[in-house]
Amino acid sequence: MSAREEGSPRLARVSVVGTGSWGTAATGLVAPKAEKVVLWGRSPEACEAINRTRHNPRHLTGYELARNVSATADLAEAASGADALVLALPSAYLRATARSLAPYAGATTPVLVLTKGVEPGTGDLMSDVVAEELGRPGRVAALSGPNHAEEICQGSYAAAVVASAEAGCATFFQRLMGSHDFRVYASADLTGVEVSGAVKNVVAIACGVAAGLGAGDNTLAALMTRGIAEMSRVVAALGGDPMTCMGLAGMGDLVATCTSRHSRNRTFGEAFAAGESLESYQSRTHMVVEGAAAARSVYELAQKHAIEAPITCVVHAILYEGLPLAEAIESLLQRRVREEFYGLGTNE
Ligand SMILES: NC(=O)C1=CN([C@@H]2O[C@H](COP(=O)(O)OP(=O)(O)OC[C@H]3O[C@@H](n4cnc5c(N)ncnc54)[C@H](OP(=O)(O)O)[C@@H]3O)[C@@H](O)[C@H]2O)C=CC1
Ligand SMILES: O=C(CO)COP(=O)(O)O
Repeated sequence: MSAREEGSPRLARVSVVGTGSWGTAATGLVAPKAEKVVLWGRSPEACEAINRTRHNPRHLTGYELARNVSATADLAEAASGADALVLALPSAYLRATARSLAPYAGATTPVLVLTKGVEPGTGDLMSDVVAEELGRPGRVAALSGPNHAEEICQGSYAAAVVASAEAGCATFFQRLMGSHDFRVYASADLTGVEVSGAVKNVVAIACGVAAGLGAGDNTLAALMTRGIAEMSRVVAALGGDPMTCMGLAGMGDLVATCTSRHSRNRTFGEAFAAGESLESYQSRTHMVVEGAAAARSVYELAQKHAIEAPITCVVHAILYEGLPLAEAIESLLQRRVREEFYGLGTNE
């Protein structure tokens, strides 16, 4: 254990909920800080295989789980007695799983949300969803940043930000998740951190589509930069701090996701440009494209709060309204050219 890790809490039992890529990689971050890590997955067969082989049979199959990690498909067994809960589920399953978890989660147990998204229909942030289901919003934090699971489990240096309405909760998870190799910064701007994580996935789909259609680096850089401007408007309209968009959850994750070969959002965009549907991509890869869900929820927020969100509107239109790609591009190019940072309260 490094000097940085020595000051960290050593907990008896931490539960990681979700055996997808991020839940699997997150066990490696938590394992040095806990006597026992219990990983919950929906599939009893996958959990049995994890316990027998110490490898997840579906996600990051080459990654060897730490010796103190065990898996179970029983939520009661996973959550009971946990000193901390780490939720790494796709946004579509977060509320239902948190609801099922509620009877077993301790009333004051700190909860960290790794899910990136905004709930369609309610517009709730992922931390709101969890707080509604488990209670005590102050013990809920969200971690976000440029953190492709494939690289995290290789120990590649990375950084993230953890945000909570209560500073003590952010600090608790900063120390639980952070290490010499994984630098975790703290923030009080839960809205900014979570909204940034949702919007960047939508922009990554746009970049993937553009790349799939042959766009060059200039085009992709323009999309990313206008994506941050759009992200900032959404964050500001929802009461967050636009400066957060310049940080790890904003620019950091936007760049990683829009450019990485590991990104499902970016590669889905490329596949979509080549004619593949969302359903086909997700069932072929067994992975979630959160930007497709976020295109709905961020679009709804933009309508509700009258936020200009042209990239989100175009991604929504090509995914759900059948807008041809050529028309989508044209609709972005024909927009009025304005002040660079309009909509942020300084130069409307
Ligand atoms: N992957 C990454 O690098 C990162 C992901 N995230 C975020 O983490 C969250 C989880 O994504 P990730 O770990 O990548 O997931 P993956 O895309 O790797 O896997 C999808 C997960 O969804 C589960 N699942 C599918 N259908 C259901 C269902 N009906 N009920 C419950 N679970 C279901 C799958 O279970 P099964 O394994 O049994 O098929 C699997 O665990 C997302 O919000 C993502 O944006 C954040 C940072 C990094
Ligand atoms: O959020 C992520 C990396 O930080 C993962 O992005 P993708 O879901 O696009 O793979």
